[in-house]
Amino acid sequence: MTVQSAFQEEAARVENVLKHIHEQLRTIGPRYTGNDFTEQMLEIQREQRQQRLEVAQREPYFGRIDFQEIVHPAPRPLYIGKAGVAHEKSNEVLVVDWRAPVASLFYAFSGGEAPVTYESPDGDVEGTVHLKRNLMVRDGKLERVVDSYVRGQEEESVTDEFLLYRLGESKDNKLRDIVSTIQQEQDRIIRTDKNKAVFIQGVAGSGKTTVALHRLAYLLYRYAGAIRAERMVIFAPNRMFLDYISGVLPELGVGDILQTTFAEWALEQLDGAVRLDEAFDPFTYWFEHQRSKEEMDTATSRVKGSLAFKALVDEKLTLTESSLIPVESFEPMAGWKVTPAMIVEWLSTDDSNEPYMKRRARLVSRLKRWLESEWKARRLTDKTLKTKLSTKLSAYTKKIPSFTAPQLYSSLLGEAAAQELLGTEACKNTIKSLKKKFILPEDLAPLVYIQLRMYGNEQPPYDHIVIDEAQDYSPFQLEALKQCQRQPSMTVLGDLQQGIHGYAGIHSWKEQTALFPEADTGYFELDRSYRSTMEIIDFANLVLGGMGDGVKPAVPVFRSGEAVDVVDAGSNEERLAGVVQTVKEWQATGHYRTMAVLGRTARACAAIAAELEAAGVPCSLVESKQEAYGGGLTVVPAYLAKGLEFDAVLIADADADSFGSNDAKLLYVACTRALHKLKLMYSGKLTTLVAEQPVAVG
Ligand SMILES: Nc1ncnc2c1ncn2[C@@H]1O[C@H](COP(=O)(O)OP(=O)(O)OP(=O)(O)O)[C@@H](O)[C@H]1O
Repeated sequence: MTVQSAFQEEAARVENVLKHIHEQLRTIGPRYTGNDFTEQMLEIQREQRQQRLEVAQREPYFGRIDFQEIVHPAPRPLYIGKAGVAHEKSNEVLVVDWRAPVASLFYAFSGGEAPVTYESPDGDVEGTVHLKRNLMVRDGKLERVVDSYVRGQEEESVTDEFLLYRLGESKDNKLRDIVSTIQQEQDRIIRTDKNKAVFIQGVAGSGKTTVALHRLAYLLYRYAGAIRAERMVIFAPNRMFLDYISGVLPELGVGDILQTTFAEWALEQLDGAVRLDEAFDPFTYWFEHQRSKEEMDTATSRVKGSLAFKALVDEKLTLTESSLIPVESFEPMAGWKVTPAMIVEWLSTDDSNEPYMKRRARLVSRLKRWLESEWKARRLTDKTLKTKLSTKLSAYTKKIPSFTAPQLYSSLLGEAAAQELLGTEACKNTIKSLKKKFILPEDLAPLVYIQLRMYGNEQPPYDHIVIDEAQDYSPFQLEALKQCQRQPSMTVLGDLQQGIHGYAGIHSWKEQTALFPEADTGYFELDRSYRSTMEIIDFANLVLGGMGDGVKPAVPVFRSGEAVDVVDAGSNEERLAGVVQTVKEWQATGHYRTMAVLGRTARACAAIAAELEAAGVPCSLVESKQEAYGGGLTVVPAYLAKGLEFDAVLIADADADSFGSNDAKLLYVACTRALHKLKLMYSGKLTTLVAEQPVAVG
């Protein structure tokens, strides 16, 4: 078949499938707004179907794979799309949902005539692939057909022309879905079983965030009925990042998933008992000045997040739990007696896994009921005596310890063991703040852990938890989150090379994977970087200078662009003028939809933004509490740009004072935000992280 006739055949099919989709949308029926429960349930299903059809209407499918099952005489074409569509009358499958088992062939197939298999609910299905084709449909019209494999034709390896085309596009202010170009190594992660804690170490731009979001969509499809979107949660570093990723799930037909930050979530669990101390901003403390590695490694925040500190908290909790059974009997009147042995007996019918405060509340009620039944049995009517007995009971139950999470935490910090681990001064300061109900971010994990262990969780357990930028999470934070699940079902993703919050996060994934049984843990590495050109990735790898952390350097996909520019801008004033000039030049090309000027500190960024504004170049200056990311031209401190990406990036202060020898990870983060264009400017001395590189410095 010629390329042209293949195109015509596919264009006709797109038209035909779209006709079916339009027809189904037309006949979907009117909205139900009544009170009948069954009708309401049907309405939810109708609404979901409508959403799926609307997605399919924009782009019915993007791929075709011709697969011949071993038991079939001929190959059968399968069209893969974001949402499955069946013929309204015959039920014939017109489009296969990308998450269906058979669709895994499309992603996993990498060429060759050898038999391939996919896992169906009834077991492995074997067969051969005859064609793998990418199709691009826009506004209902077929625009592009690219065959990456045709059986019998000699070019064996699947050249991903389609992927390169997609990566070459410029980006706007939202992360996008990648269903049409999911890569084999990403697909494997997406389709991993639900009941695992899946850890992903992925280099910058390897698609970790994107893969995690696709995995949620997959799990909801694969385990429909068993898991629910309302019982899933995504943890991201900040609100702006959540805004940036907010487009992906709706595009995949997924809604209602809680998206939050660890701090927001933990404060909610603590139900207003404490607030974050606004007077201390960790970003200002750690990033506005040069801080040594040693300072970060020994920071109190790191110790508070450690398993050694958790062990102290656990000891304290165990001790508290053991004091549920009083040592003395309760004998309000001669001959009326509850002994500790009776209490042990009462408690033995309780679930011992129930949180302490729930068991305590039940015991107190039981004692009250016992007293009432005693005075009923003895026909006691004297009100004064009754009050006296109740007062005695109150005095007795007061001896059964009762704490709020901040009280227990404060009591622990007053003890010698905690002071030895954290230092007396740090403990005293935290106790002092707790009195005013103020805490630091580092106190959230211990507090919320104590709260969940002592009081339990009012919410149903989460079906799945996603943690993005998990290299910045302490083991204690993960332990706190584990309290909210019956069995581990998590996707934990990050990059040790981007671990710029060394004062809080981990140094090795073992610190986190060790918290889960080996059989329930999956560990994956993603080495290929899809975001940036080869030139940018090669440059960024050199910035890291083989730092390692046990992580392999990023491997770029074969997408070549412009060389990275490193420019000595002269004086400080000339440098600021150079920033304005560069931005204007980039804007004039019309190539870039999103651009960013990155600076080392918030102060440096404010100066750059002022210079741009004064020159009549509007920009948005990002601050740490930013809620939304608007695209266009952004000025942002490098540490806040983590997770984001821009068509073109200008690092405006690449001098040795701004980026010292300890800042390799920070500069790496900054460089890897760029998709197509990267430029570094400096005045004075160039940072040694770049100066020692074998690259041309302009
Ligand atoms: N298979 C793919 N096909 C097309 N684009 C992809 C693919 N995988 C990743 N990308 C693109 O690469 C970019 C980086 O993806 P993403 O932000 O998910 O990576 P990340 O690993 O979380 O990055 P970082 O750690 O640097 O924040 C995005 O623009 C994403 O759309």
